[in-house]
Amino acid sequence: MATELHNLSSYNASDVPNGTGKRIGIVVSEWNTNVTSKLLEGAYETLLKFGVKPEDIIIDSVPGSFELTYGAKLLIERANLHAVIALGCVIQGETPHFTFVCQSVTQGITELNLKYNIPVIFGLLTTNSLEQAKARAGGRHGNKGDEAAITALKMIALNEKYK
Ligand SMILES: Nc1c(NC[C@H](O)[C@H](O)[C@H](O)CO)[nH]c(=O)[nH]c1=O
Ligand SMILES: CC(=O)[C@@H](O)COP(=O)(O)O
Repeated sequence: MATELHNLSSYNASDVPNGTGKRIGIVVSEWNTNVTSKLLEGAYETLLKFGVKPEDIIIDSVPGSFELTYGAKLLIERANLHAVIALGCVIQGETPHFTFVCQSVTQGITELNLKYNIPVIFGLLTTNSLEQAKARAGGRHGNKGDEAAITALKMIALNEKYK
């Protein structure tokens, strides 16, 4: 398993661009809030660690991961941002609904990256169990929120390289 081999919170700090002056939006799903709140905490603290000011982090919540795409679209269009991070946790249930939610968010975030000129980061956990989700939200496999924040800072720098 990829995450078994690469902890989500491991990175080389010297490779992470400074985030001072960057405005970053975070849209977070309320479904599985015991998990997504940990993702949000990881992303928020990591952004602060690399110089992003609290007042430059705009956080909004949406009911579920399916709504992450629309929430991210609103932030992109109206909040004057350098990047948006989408955070959610989709856990397999008894029905195929899991597949449709995951596919929708994946396609939606991809389309936002293609349509707009700021990076939208895919911070979605798609797990078979709550245990697997907890392990990736500050557990033994690190925190997907940390990874999403680092990715946002790196993609902002890449974007600005080609402005
Ligand atoms: N089962 C999960 C959901 N389901 C809700 C959908 O995301 C959506 O809010 C609903 O279908 C109304 O449009 N959402 C998650 O984020 N995680 C789940 O495990
Ligand atoms: C991802 C979901 O919507 C899923 O957790 C809902 O559970 P179920 O498939 O048992 O209705």
